[in-house]
Amino acid sequence: MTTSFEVRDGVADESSATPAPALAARTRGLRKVYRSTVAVDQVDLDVPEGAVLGMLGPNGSGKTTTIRMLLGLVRPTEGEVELLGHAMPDGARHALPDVGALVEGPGFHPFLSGRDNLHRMAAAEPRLRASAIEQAVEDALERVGLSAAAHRRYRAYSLGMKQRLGLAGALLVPRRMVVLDEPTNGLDPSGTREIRKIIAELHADGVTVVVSSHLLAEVEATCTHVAVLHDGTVVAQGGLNELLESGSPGLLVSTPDGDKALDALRENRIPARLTPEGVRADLTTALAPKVVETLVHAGVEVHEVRRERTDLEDLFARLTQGESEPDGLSSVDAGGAA
Ligand SMILES: Nc1ncnc2c1ncn2[C@@H]1O[C@H](COP(=O)(O)OP(=O)(O)OP(=O)(O)O)[C@@H](O)[C@H]1O
Repeated sequence: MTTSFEVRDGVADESSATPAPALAARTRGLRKVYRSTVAVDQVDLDVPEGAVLGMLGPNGSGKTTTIRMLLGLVRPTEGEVELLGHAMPDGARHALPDVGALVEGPGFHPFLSGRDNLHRMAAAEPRLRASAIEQAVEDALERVGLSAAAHRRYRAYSLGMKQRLGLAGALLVPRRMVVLDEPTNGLDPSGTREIRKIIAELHADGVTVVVSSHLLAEVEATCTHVAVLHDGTVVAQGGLNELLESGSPGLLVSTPDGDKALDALRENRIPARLTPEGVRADLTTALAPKVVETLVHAGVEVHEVRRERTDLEDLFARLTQGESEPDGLSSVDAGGAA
């Protein structure tokens, strides 16, 4: 599961022999300038193969521009993009047949029905035989819950139905990677749940998913990895669990000897308090191994030790509201939990 992570200032330093994961996509030094607007700046993004990477960021932080550069829809001002091993945008012809994408303005025809629009898209899929198109279209419509409305003209679709049709287009053929820009935009709660289910199915099939979202709870529920963007730069990226654990400098110790543990820690100048989950030792002044050593030395029975997690909302607020960065986030690497 965990490959490695490291937290700055020596608060913790853990690693395993697991090699770095293969990357489905990576960018280096990516920059996009529109006239006087720097939309994306110095973005080094790693998307591990098989990950569900949530791209989070406030409005205008550069998520869509980054996604468009990943897909070769926008040419970077500077920097490199590699998608499924191909340099973009020049390698688009080789990479894109394996990539399903839901991006704004997929160019559906307003006077054609949803089904006919999908037929047009399917006809342009290089990996789809003509004889397989009919079935592929019906399967994709079914998967996104649009079969009943498939005969209606696109221009009569609600925003949520347009999103579903775009998603159906991304899922017309099996993909190695699926990129979804704000897929739950305009969807009602049941539509949002369906998207979550589809993402989970893609993940179970080993497909790499990149999904941008404003919905932190969605990202926390569906993603294995997160990249947080702010003002066009990546301010944190890595495995979701590692990010949430490293954002909170607390160690939770489960023990039947709570008072004894508190005494031992405080005698050693490690701030600690009792919580419903156990004894919480503060890690801003002490390393995790030092806490454990202190407890064991004092004869405290320790049942379990784990890092306290922050929630994604707190982490996001700290990273994107101009407060100082919590210890370690910038040095968390992308090889986190699967
Ligand atoms: N085609 C364009 N021409 C000029 N400026 C652009 C263009 N596309 C994006 N920008 C600017 O680049 C910045 C980043 O925009 P981008 O759409 O990538 O952000 P975002 O994180 O996807 O935002 P949102 O969450 O609102 O969709 C913004 O300041 C935006 O106004």
